Amino acid sequence: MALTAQISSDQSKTCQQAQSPSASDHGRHVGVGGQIRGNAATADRPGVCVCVFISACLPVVMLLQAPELLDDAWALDQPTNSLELNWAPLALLFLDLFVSVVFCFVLVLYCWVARWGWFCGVVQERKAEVERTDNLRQTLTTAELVQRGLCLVKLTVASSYTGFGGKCHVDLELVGGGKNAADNLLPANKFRPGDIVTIEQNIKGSSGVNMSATSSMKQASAPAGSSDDGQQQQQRVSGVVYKTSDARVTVSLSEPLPDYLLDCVLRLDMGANDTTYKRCCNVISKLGLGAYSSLPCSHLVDVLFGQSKPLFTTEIAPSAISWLNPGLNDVQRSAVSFCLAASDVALIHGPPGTGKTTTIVELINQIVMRHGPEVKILACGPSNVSVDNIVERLVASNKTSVVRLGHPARMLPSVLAHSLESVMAASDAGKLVADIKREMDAATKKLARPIPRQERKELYNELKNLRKELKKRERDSVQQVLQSTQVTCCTLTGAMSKMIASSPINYDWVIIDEAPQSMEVHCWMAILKGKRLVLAGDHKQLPPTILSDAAEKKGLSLTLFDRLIKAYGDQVTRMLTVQYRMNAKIMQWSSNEMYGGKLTSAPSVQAHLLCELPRVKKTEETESALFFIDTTGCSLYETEAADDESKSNEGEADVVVQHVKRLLDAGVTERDMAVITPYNAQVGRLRSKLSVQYPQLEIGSVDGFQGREKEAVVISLVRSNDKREVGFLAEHRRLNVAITRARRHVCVIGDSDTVSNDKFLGRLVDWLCEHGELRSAEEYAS
Ligand SMILES: Nc1ncnc2c1ncn2[C@@H]1O[C@H](COP(=O)(O)OP(=O)(O)OP(=O)(O)O)[C@@H](O)[C@H]1O
Repeated sequence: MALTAQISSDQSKTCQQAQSPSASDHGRHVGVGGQIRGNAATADRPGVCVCVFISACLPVVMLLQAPELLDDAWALDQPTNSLELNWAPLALLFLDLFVSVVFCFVLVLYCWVARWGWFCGVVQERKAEVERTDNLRQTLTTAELVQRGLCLVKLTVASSYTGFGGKCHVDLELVGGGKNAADNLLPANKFRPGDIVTIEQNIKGSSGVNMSATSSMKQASAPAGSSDDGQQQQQRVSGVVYKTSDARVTVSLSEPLPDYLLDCVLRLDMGANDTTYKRCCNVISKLGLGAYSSLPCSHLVDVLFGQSKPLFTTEIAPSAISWLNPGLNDVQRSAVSFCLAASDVALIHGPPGTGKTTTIVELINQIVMRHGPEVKILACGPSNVSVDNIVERLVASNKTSVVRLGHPARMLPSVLAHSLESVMAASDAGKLVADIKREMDAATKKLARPIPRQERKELYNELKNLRKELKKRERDSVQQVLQSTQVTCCTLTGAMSKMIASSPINYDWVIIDEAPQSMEVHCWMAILKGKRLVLAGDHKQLPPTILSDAAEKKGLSLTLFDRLIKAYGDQVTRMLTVQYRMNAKIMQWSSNEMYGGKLTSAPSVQAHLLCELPRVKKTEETESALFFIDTTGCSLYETEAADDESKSNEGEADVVVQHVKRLLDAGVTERDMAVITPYNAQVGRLRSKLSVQYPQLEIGSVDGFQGREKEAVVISLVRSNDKREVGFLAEHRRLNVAITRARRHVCVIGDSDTVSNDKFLGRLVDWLCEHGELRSAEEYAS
């Protein structure tokens, strides 16, 4: 998955999501997915229910006839007074039994088929992902992979030591670097902490093509020190990037690097991650087989599948609650008290900047305050960043104990102190674990030296035993930490990790932030561990990325959040309506088009402008919140990249540069500004024009910028053609995300004639012209 995310900007055939730098730094949530189809079908189609009912009843009726048929099978022959076997009823009985078995089988199959849509989606998505990864490896040479930053060659192991979980950390550096620091620098690359990678021998002249085609992925547990050279050369070890610097990449491995690789010249490649796929299959099979029926989540599952109604206890009036964050507004308070009253599920719909996370944090603190130290809460999000965001705020509120699960390489530095690794290290059990690690390091060091065969064998055995002991002690102390902590935070897929999945602990509440950006199947990984569920997010922003067109066409981008809103609406939802980000002029278009005009602006942001920032001069740009630069009639036409379908617009990019320069001249800083566009090809064009001169200016795709904000945002729409085609610009949620990233100033640059062909875009243009400053690109460029 890591590679998929990395290559999306290189190879996307349309303008798929490019990862923002921070997103790529801290893991991704792209991947497999699906949706409930069968369950919806059960609820939607009475015919299907009738079939299931008949399938269930028929075998019972047939079996009831069995005694009668058995009686008929034996008839008393009067003259001889002997029992005669009557074949006809017996054959009928066997037929009955056969039919019963067949129907039972059909019933079991039906239960599986009920989740068939999900399963198909997961498989198709995985296929699409593997195809992308393989395509790249099969079509590019090693040199090209290196050039794209997806491969590093001529590496050697500088050191290796034991990290958390007995993981072996290896530091990789360039072979025989020079005395000058510059000679040791790695070439520019895209390896980031958390990426799945593979290490293998760097065979001269090998390309990604040959290696991937011939070698099967083998784990580091392959016999170390094997004497079969041919076998060794094909071995590839997979691991996770732990940290990176200009001269070094540290990779975390489950097992020590095989002996022969320690002395080899190595290469490092981006690898595909199948953990999420396996976890998806696991959760689907649990749902399909009803393996949750004895768990506390069983009623919740029924509610989410539409088989029971969601229940609520009497809501406590917000005025009767003692608020831990006294700054909460009325709608946030009402949302918290509504969630507290939910017996099964509640949704918090939070449009941009309305304080979803602030509300979630208050909810968690209220639950802990009400239910005491024994309460268990599982707080999750689709990405590492979304989880870290919750952890940071929970820790700042200082009302509850928090532990963050996951690979430390994928966490923000600010939450590392609350990672499981750190919490354990501070405990007594952690000190014992540290002793074992020290012994393991000593043994590993000895192994690195040339020693007699017998001694080597003994050391391997010792290491094996130490690792076993370490794992046992770590497992026990992990459970102790989870047991004694009130709030456990992890990504959705992390909730299916062994640590949680195999733990006897069940959670009183599962809280999922950014739920509309999460695949439904991912949400289930956390839900099966809980009793009550709170989902927060905004379904009017972009849904999770689905790579497979086939899977998407089947509706697999439908999320649990969307589905519950459609099924239960206001019955289970509270909407936050006061936003703390945008100038009211920026907000109003989005509010009218996407949120039924319900949004209002907090007084602190209602009229804020760029010119009110320190050291920013008053200019026509900095004094207006809305700016539209129209390229109609300026012959600034879009072009299509030769190797993919992504679009770009050279002339429009020049206008963007002009506008950015004017804002910078007025004193707006690079850091306070972002340039975004829906098309990856245009991202590339804009970067080539701006990034060297303004390295701190963020330039990215709209999709990659979701969840972020800047004081000023410049949007390049790109589309300008005689046919007036707008393509995927017409996706309302994409435009909503683009406009609502801006706090004080948004400038839209585009061809009003082309884009107005779409009614939604036309209304945006009208809004900008009516409420903002309108300029012609011609006049602007001059
Ligand atoms: N009641 C409030 N009073 C003042 N400021 C608030 C309040 N609620 C939220 N904010 C501020 O609004 C900003 C956005 O809050 P938060 O991050 O919780 O919102 P969000 O909905 O999760 O954001 P996003 O739209 O980026 O997902 C933060 O700076 C937060 O401090």
